[in-house]
Formats: sequence, C-alpha cells, structure tokens
Amino acid sequence: MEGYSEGTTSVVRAEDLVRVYGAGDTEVRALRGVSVDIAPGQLTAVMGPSGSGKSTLMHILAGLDKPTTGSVKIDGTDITTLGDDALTRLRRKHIGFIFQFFNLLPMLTARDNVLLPLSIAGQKPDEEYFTDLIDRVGLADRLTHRPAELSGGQQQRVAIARALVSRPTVIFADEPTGNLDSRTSGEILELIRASVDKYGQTTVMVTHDAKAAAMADRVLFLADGEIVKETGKTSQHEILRIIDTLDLS
Ligand SMILES: Nc1ncnc2c1ncn2[C@@H]1O[C@H](COP(=O)(O)OP(=O)(O)OP(=O)(O)O)[C@@H](O)[C@H]1O
Repeated sequence: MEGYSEGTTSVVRAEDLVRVYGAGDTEVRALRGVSVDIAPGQLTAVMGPSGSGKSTLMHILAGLDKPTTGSVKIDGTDITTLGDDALTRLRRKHIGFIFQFFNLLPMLTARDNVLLPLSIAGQKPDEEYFTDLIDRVGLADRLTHRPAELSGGQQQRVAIARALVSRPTVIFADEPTGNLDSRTSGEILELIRASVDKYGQTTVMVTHDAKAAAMADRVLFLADGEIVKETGKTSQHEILRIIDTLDLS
C-alpha cells in the first residue's frame, strides 16, 4: 500500500506515461508524458479530440496495454512491471471495465454475464448486494434473457452490473454511451453517477459528450497525447467553452 504511505489518497497513480506505436516513419506517439492521480469515490471524465490518446490512456491505466515508459500504480501496486498471472489476479480484484459495445458473452444469460467475474474467480455473490445491484440497474425481470434478447441500453446495464459485481477498486468506462441513443445515454449516465454516489465506486470514463462530462466530479482534457487542461465539477456550457477555446473538438 505504498501509495497510501506516501500520504496520498489516490487509488490510481500514473506517472509520465509515454506510449509509442510503431517505429521509424510510421511511429505514433499516442501519449507524450501523462501523469494523473485518481482519488477514490470520484467520477472522472476524460475528454479530447479523436486520436488524442484517450483509449490508449484507459487501456494502460486498466492494465490492458503497457506503456513504452512510465508507471501505473493501482492501490499502491505498480502494474506495469507485473507478470501476466499477477496482472490477471490484480485486474480481477481491482479493475472493472465498461466498453462501448458492451462485450457480453452471447450464450450466457444476463445473470450469468453479471456473475462472470465472480465465477471466474471461484466466488459466490453476496446475495444482498447482488439483489440490490440488480434492482439498481433495473434488470430484475431480465435476468434469464440472453444479450440478443435485450436492447442496447439493457445490455449496457448488464455490463455495468458485471463491472460493479466484484466491487473493484476502480471502473474504467470507454465511451459507455457511444452506441446508445440520447435518452438511453441519459439513463446509463444516471446509473454510473448513482454507482459512484451509492457505492462510492471510483470510476474513470472516456466520453465525447459534454453532457456526460458535466456529470463528473473532475474533467481531464487530452490533446495530442498530453493533458492540456483539467477542471473540477463544472457545467456542460463551461465544458463546451473549454473545448472551443482550446480547439479540442
Ligand atoms: N494499435 C495501434 N497501432 C498504431 N497506432 C495506434 C494504435 N492504437 C492507436 N493508435 C494511434 O494512437 C493515437 C491515439 O489513439 P487513441 O485510440 O488512444 O485515441 P482516442 O483519443 O481514443 O481516439 P477516438 O476518440 O477516435 O477513439 C492515434 O493517432 C491512433 O491512430
């Protein structure tokens, strides 16, 4: 728990992340030295133009990709130097992920998709928590359905419940409303916000949507592989003004 012994309260600490894809003429510097601390119990939004490095940053923070240089600590453990087995165990315990295209297993029911992280770890759900979670995400009458029998919004609710079920240290959500209509997006954002408020679930969310970012406690703006601006909780209007002023659209 060295992250805490240093007197900080961050659950994710990234230092000087650089990610270079390719080499020579085709080299792309997707991240050019990103440092960020994520405090517990907060919803952090990451915004920035297409190609600014948002997905690269999320994947590295979540241990799905390694930086070229720099380090990421999750709950005090440096994940960039862990071997595959240790990283898999750490990710199971500490990290949840919500994807734009849901990434559910088509042959499993909603219930089994939600429980998958626990089943893989050989654990049983805490029934009280599971029931509360399923109620909260509004899936009580959909648990026996397979993904193909669910709407996009319902599938994303399953994915959110799956991310929450193991009570991870942090959830990363990559454009969680990118594939949904605006009304469903609003409902999904309310759900993510409620999971932060009700369960204290630390969440980092990439979004193109100023309305979504306005629900966050903190907004980071990326451009060309660097954090160029950050704000605390602010309005949609102010976020749009920053995007316009810094030419980040
Ligand atoms: N596997 C890869 N190989 C080579 N270049 C890549 C790879 N993945 C991403 N890039 C490049 O790295 C840069 C950052 O990409 P990234 O996907 O992180 O941006 P983004 O901000 O998430 O974009 P978007 O909003 O369009 O999803 C881009 O120039 C992209 O083309």
